[in-house]
Amino acid sequence: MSTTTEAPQVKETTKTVDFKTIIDIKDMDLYYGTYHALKKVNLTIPEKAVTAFIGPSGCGKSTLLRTLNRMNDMIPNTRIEGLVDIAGTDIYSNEVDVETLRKKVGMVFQQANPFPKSIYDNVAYGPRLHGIKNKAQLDEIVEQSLKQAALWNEVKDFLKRSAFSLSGGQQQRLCIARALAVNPEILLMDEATSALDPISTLKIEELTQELKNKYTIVMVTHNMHQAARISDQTVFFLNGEVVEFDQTDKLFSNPSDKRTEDYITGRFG
Ligand SMILES: Nc1ncnc2c1ncn2[C@@H]1O[C@H](COP(=O)(O)OP(=O)(O)OP(=O)(O)O)[C@@H](O)[C@H]1O
Repeated sequence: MSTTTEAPQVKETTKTVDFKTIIDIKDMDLYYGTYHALKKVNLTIPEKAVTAFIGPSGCGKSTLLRTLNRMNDMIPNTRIEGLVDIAGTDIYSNEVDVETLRKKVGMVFQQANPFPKSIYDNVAYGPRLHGIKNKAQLDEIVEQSLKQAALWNEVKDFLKRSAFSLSGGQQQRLCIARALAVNPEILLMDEATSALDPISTLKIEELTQELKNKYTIVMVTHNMHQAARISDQTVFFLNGEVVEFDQTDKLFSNPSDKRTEDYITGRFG
């Protein structure tokens, strides 16, 4: 019995070793004013996989996620030290254009935030901003993005309707389509399902399994069951530090650190 449960874990481990690192964080510290929110973070995130950040409220999950597309630039008095390298580029170097970075590293938030525009115009917004004007080309991008976000069949006959006419779950998939429309490499999801009903949540969870064939997904979740269900790697944070980073199977079944074990067995947090 124990042999059969262990066998797939070994296979998974072998597979993960083959993954190429796309995000490499070295000795990274982040301060909000004098508050030291992230402490000496060292982390490698593999491409074309789902990596989940878990940990108790206030441990720094969202802060770390925001550093990956420099959303923290918008927060006054934030200071960052160390290296955040994405696909070979130090994203905090002076030469980096933040708009180009955010095109490459898209983000989906806890609350779906479609623009007050039609479904079509929400998805076409990014491509238009990046200079695509040709109608046929835009039509193609909108269709492909909505298909990838598993929304096309539900909206294809109503593309000119307001995005606000959609349900919460559909709006969140529209936001995913909007992020995909500019052809990112990485998709950051900050508790993207926590405001959704179970069926919409399941749809987005299934979607992540499709999307990871093409994109790297990094997600913050409060829901450990969700992390266990859909992520390949899990990072456990506590008080601004990475306590443990491992294959999801391993981290949940045989954590190396006592603090991880205490958290996943519900002893705190
Ligand atoms: N803009 C900000 N200014 C000052 N402190 C902040 C700011 N944003 C977050 N913090 C602090 O940094 C710490 C980490 O916050 P963060 O939101 O990253 O945690 P989290 O793990 O994502 O929490 P939650 O699960 O509750 O969303 C917390 O102590 C928080 O109060």
